Order: sequence, then C-alpha cells, then structure tokens
Amino acid sequence: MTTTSPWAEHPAAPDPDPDLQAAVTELGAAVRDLLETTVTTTVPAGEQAAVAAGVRGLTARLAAATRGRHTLSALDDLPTFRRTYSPVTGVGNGFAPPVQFRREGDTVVGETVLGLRHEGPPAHCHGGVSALLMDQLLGSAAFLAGRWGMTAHLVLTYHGAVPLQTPLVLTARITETSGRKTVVTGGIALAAEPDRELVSGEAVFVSPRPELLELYFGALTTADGSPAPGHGATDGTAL
Ligand SMILES: CCCCC/C=C\C/C=C\C/C=C\C/C=C\CCCC(=O)SCCNC(=O)CCNC(=O)[C@H](O)C(C)(C)COP(=O)(O)OP(=O)(O)OC[C@H]1O[C@@H](n2cnc3c(N)ncnc32)[C@H](O)[C@@H]1OP(=O)(O)O
Repeated sequence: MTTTSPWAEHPAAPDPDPDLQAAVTELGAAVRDLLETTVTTTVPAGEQAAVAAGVRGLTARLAAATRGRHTLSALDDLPTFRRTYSPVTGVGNGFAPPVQFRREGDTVVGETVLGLRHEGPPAHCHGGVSALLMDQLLGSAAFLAGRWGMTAHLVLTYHGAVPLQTPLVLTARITETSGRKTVVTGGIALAAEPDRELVSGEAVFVSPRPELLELYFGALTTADGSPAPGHGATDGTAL
C-alpha cells in the first residue's frame, strides 16, 4: 500500500490548546446529556418551556462567535483525522454517541452505546443512524489504512434490530484497493455476541479527482485562515 499523502507536504498541526479541548469536550458531553434528556424527560409543559428559554439564552452566548462551513475548527486536523464535531466520532457533537475507532491488525474496531436520541423503532436504533455509523466505520477503516475517499457506494443489510442502551461493537476491514478506490466491509453487533452481525455492509470509497477536490474543498481554511492541508491531493491515498 502506498504511503503517498495528500497532506505529506504540510507540517503536522500543533497540538490543540488543552484548555479549549477540555472545554469543548465538556460542552459536548453536557449537550449530549441535554439532548438525551430532552427526548426522555417527562417533566410538565411549564418546566419544559422554562428550560427552553434558558437554552435559548445559552445558545445566544455561544453564537457571539461562530465559524462558517468552509472553516475548520481550531481543534481539527485533517491529516491526523481529528474531527471534533463529527456526528459519529466528535466529542464536541452532542448527537454523536461518540464512538472512537482504532486499528487492531487489519481490522478497525469501535465500541459504543446508543441513546434514545438515536431511536427509530421503539427501544431500537434508527436504521439511518445505523447507516451513519456504518459509513463512518467503513470510511475510518479506509483512512486508518492510509487511504482516503468519499463514500461512492454504501450497501447495508439489516439482519436484526439494534437495541439502544446496550454495548455494541463495530468492526471493519478493507477487502480491495485499486487506484483511487477502496472497498471496505464491516458490521455492527452486540458486544456480548460479536460474531452475530445485526447490520452488515460494504462501501466503496473514492478519493475525488483534483477538479472535484477543488470544487468541494477549495475554499476550506484552517481556523487561522490558512488554506487547509490537502489541496494538492491527486492520487487517492493518504498517510
Ligand atoms: C482540502 C482537501 C482535503 C479535504 C479532505 C476532507 C476531509 C478528510 C477528512 C476525513 C475524511 C476521511 C474519512 C471519513 C470517514 C467517513 C465519513 C463518511 C464519508 C462521507 O460521508 S463522504 C460524503 C458522501 N459522499 C459524497 O458526497 C460523494 C459524492 N460523489 C462524488 O463526489 C464522486 O462520485 C466521487 C468523488 C465519489 C467519485 O468521483 P470521481 O470523478 O473522482 O471518480 P471517477 O468517476 O473518476 O472514478 C474513480 C474510480 O472510482 C470508481 N467509482 C466511482 N464511483 C463509484 C461507485 N459509486 N461505485 C463503485 N465504484 C465507483 C470508478 O469506477 C473508478 O474506478 P476505476 O479507476 O477502477 O475505473
């Protein structure tokens, strides 16, 4: 597997400001608890209305300074896959479980527990949330193997309903690489029964040709306004 990198020409990003990292992680955790509790609370209407007013006040404080969609957060670093606000892995995103993926040999593994904010059928995970997890899982397997791409194709089979509030294990491995294309398979299972996949799937990740990279990410900057690393990517590989 090649080690050519779209990001090889760029110096490693400095370590994130530890105070900012800690505060964002704590805010993400607090909002995660808030989101989960908003969908489970049974307090009376008046109390919910009062809390809503308080939350709007807090939102106004955060809105005093925000970034646009073409600016990475100060905590993010594309070459090292640090994505603070990912809806799957982001510690700063209250919707995210969050799940962290790691390499174990030729497999990528993550564990998580989903909440009622991820509910589809009562007491079970929404099928679209399973797809979200699978996309990130399979994409992470490609990335952690030194290949980067956007999801071109994703096929899932739902063998069994995924229960909420129950430890889950997610695993994936690469089955094929060619040119800019990476094929990955994987699944979601109960941690207690890791060999019985409740969801299985396969995805094709394609590293976009230069014209598409420019179209999608040409305006992207780091938090300090510098062009984001990766603009020279041409060959579909990373790291
Ligand atoms: C500053 C720049 C860097 C910015 C980087 C940004 C972030 C990076 C950080 C982390 C990301 C890493 C991992 C993330 C993990 C998971 C997150 C989930 C990922 C997503 O959430 S992502 C959003 C959803 N995703 C899209 O929004 C894509 C829309 N789509 C397109 O933008 C194009 O469609 C594209 C780019 C996919 C391909 O376009 P293209 O023109 O570059 O490719 P082209 O046609 O030349 O094909 C080349 C070879 O791929 C084969 N191929 C193509 N399509 C195929 C298909 N569908 N099935 C099977 N094979 C396919 C061909 O057959 C040929 O194969 P062969 O060479 O063998 O002939």
